[in-house]
Amino acid sequence: MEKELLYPITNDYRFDQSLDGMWDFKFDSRANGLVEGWQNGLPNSIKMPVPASFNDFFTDKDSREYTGDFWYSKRFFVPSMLENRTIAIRFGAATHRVVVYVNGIEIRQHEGGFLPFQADVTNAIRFGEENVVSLKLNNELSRETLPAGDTITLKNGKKMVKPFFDFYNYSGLNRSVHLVALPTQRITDFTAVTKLENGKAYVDYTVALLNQTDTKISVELADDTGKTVAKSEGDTGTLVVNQPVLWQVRDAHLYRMSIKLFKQDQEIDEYSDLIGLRTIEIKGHQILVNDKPVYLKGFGRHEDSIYAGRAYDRNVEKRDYELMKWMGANSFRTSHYPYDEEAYRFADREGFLIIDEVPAVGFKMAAASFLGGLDQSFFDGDWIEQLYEKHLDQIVDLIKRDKNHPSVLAWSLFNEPDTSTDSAVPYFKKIFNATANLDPEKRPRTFTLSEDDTFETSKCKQFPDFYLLNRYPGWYHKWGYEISEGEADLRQEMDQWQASDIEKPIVFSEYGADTEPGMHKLPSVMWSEEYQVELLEMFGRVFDDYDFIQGEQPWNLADFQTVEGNMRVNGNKKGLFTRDRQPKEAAFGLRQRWQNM
Ligand SMILES: CCCN1C[C@@H](O)[C@H](O)[C@@H](C(=O)O)C1
Repeated sequence: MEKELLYPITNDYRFDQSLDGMWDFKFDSRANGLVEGWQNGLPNSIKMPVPASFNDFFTDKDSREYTGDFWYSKRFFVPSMLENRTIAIRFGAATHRVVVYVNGIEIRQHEGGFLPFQADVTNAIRFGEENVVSLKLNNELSRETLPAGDTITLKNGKKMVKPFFDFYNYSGLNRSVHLVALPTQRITDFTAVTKLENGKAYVDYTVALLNQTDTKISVELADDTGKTVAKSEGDTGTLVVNQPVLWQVRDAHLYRMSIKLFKQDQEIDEYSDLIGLRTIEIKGHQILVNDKPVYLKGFGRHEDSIYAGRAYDRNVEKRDYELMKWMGANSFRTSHYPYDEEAYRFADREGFLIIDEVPAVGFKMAAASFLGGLDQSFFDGDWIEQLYEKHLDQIVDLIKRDKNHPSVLAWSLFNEPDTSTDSAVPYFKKIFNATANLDPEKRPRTFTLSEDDTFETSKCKQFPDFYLLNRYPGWYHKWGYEISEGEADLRQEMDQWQASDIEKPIVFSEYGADTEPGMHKLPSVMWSEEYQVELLEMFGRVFDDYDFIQGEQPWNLADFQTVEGNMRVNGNKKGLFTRDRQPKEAAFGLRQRWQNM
């Protein structure tokens, strides 16, 4: 659980320098880098881009599939003028775990490959000189890690991951690295929660400090013209905005919240960030934003692109937003892990709603080594206690990092866990109880229900504030000419939800068909573009017949890389767009449906 996750900024008190670029890189297959002194720098290393996954740069299989310890290292200069400040290195993510060394001294460790963490290196660096940061990463999977999987050792001695999930185990420094200098007495966090009443916005705020002695706080809110519209003092308070311009879905308006810290009337720190004035509520079968019902049109996505793998690439993000806007979308789920902070800033600006998901994926033995299947309930495993600690830790950090984004609609605490057995219930009870008050705004919490976790079979329907359903009739069962049976089964389940006393919205968070771009067949067959069109049309017909269905997010926005398998043709092809972001035929049909909604 990280203490400080504020996004790095530069101002008169704070300094932020990117350490992105080419780093030294070296595999440590014998895990003896530490013994050989790699914490002081890497001998006979190669150069590796940061941010990037290392996998797809290589031309040999052993390197691409490498599993185990591997190191990054970089020399960096710290100017003397930064003395008397806290010096830290902030990592956007390191996948999946890391030990941080500076000038040979171990600074800290971090577990969890999709959230930021900060290493305070003040006592290890040398001012006015070159320093060296060395990182020992590890990308193995296990049943007590997020995401879940196994790691095996082949007869040739090579390690190999067996993911319990359907995305490639891209590894490395997948997000940006920052060298930051911070005041020793400083702002470490803030919260801002909006209420709307009688045409005014009331922003209840809190400010957290490191070392509060003799300090005072002032807070201002400025509109997008820079005009101050509200002021307050103190570490908690309410900013009152007359005639607020609200943050609306696909019509975003942002305000800049500026916090100033004073000591004996002298300003010693300042932090500012953009917020949106809006409210979110689940009411009956509806999702309300600013008291108005919203129907979610969007996608399951992946952070995935050619060359850089899972690395955040703002060029890809820009193209994805242009595609989603072209489609008439208004939302997406960060399947199946927290995305880069920049992706949420895009959504804040564009007025998109995000279902923010932790990497609690693979908590289902039937998905073990992706459809290989192991026959037991995941929640009966002896790994559950350790898993719970890491799971809670990552929910805490996810909410701490993303709580002030107007784009965040809800928290998805699991993807497709096995909820068909009683042993799931105590685990869910612990997670939902422990996370009930983490979000100051108390946004809805949910998880995705897999095909096996239906209205009849799931033992955990009592927990979520609304439902995310992943359903694959027409693909994983009742496929091809039998799709009419698939539609009938789907309608039968929807009738059960409808006949129940459950008063919560349902969003379809996954449905789709693998589609080879350019494959055409009349009449359609599976894998043809025509079949993807027909399958999505079938789902659209069902959605239109049940008013408690309040969202549709087909799987996936774009094709993406997976492990090899006899059900994958160089990755998952359920994208409405290809991996290089060009449309398949189904994109045009779905665009027309959404334009007319
Ligand atoms: C069957 C598991 C549910 N869903 C998970 C997602 O990660 C996969 O990519 C998707 C698929 O198989 O296309 C299925």
